[in-house]
Amino acid sequence: MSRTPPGPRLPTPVQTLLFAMVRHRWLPRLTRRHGPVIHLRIRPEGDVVVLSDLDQIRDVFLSPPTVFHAGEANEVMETPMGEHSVMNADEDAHLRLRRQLTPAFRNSALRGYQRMVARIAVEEVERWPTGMPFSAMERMNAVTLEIILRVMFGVEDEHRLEELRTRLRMVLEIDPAGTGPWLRRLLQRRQAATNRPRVDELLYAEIADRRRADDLASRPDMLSRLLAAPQARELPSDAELHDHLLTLLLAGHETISTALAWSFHELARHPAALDAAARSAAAGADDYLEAVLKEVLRLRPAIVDVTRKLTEAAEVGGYRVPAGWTVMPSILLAHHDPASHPEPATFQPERFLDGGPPAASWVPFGGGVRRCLGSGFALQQGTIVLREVLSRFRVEAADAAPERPRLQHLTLVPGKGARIIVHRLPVAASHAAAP
Ligand code: HEM
Repeated sequence: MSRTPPGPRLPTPVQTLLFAMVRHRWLPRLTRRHGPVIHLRIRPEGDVVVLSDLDQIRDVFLSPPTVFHAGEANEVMETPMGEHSVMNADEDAHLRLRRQLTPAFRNSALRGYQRMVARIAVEEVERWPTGMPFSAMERMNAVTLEIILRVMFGVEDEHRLEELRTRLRMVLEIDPAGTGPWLRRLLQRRQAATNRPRVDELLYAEIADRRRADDLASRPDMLSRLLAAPQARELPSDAELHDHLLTLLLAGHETISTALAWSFHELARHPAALDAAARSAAAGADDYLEAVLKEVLRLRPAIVDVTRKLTEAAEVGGYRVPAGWTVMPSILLAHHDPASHPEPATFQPERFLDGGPPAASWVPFGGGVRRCLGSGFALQQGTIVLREVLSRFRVEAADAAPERPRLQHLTLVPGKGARIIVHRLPVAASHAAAP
């Protein structure tokens, strides 16, 4: 067995820069040249083995979490999410924190959030300007932040929620991977650091109030779900609960807003798909809308790769990889494999109708014991927002040329913010899908 996978011979700082700024363009080129397993040297990770083959990626997802540490590999997220974040934990601690979070993501809990999500989506899209260009990314950021805030806290102290909303925007606009221009990064970090203590205070105040409530079982919000029905279940401490809230706010906001922005970008450029989606929205049928989201998450995965740090040497992709190295399944590369997804560069929601491609070939939410906890909520929320927009508006592209993807944090965002123009549909169509 060969010891080290092939890879570029560039100096570490150059590899680090290429990886941070343009890995969505650089890695496909490296794969064509070196094959499906590539060795990189980048900071702060060190030696990294990037995988693009779906079988090898599945093997990593199913490998023992005692050897493949995701929490250790996610260390960079510790400052924003907190030391008790499920993202930063491994092994027993990870399973314990994940168990604490599960009640907020059961199907019964998701059903409880539906109405709230639809109401917020309607309030937001009813304010959209018609007949003039705007950034779908900006609007989607606003709507998904509002959704996660309201779904998390329910309708509580409006005054506190308003302050939390304003300050959280400053705290959430951080760049843990450090990929933005340095001045913006510096300003964002200062803004985040200044606002963080007050955000912490507000979150602890909300937690204290909620612990005193005696009607948790009947409340549909996430925080109540995390605290309700404790039979045989260990409840999170205040510090754990605080970090759970920050983790969910961070993990559950930009990812889905990016997927929605790309959805509008693609639909505006594919008239047949737009017609099918609009018909689906008007009929209140979700299949096609969900297929749009799934295809967008395939074509432009919101998180382009995931990481695992090896606690001991392991066989990965046919190589003996030493302890301390990072293994990085590339979701982006795997989703562009023509063997699993013919014509991978084209937008075809139909792939996901009638059963769609094998589940193992679609991994936007990662896998194994670390698979995204919010995947069901993300798809539900995305489908509702698409339905509320497309049952009210005809969407068109503001610019003729498709937007190039740009890396922002771990997310591949539309280069110009997915600029669209919307035109209001006749009333009959718009009422068909009202909540
Ligand atoms: C389109 C939207 C989303 C995408 C593409 C996405 C993707 C991902 C990915 C790739 C991971 C890492 C999985 C791994 O390492 O194997 C992850 C983890 C996670 N996500 Fe999501 N996510 C989305 C939305 C959400 C939402 C809405 C929430 C919650 C409100 C959420 C909560 C989490 C949590 C808590 C984890 C950590 C799981 C663990 O470490 O055990 N995500 N997500």
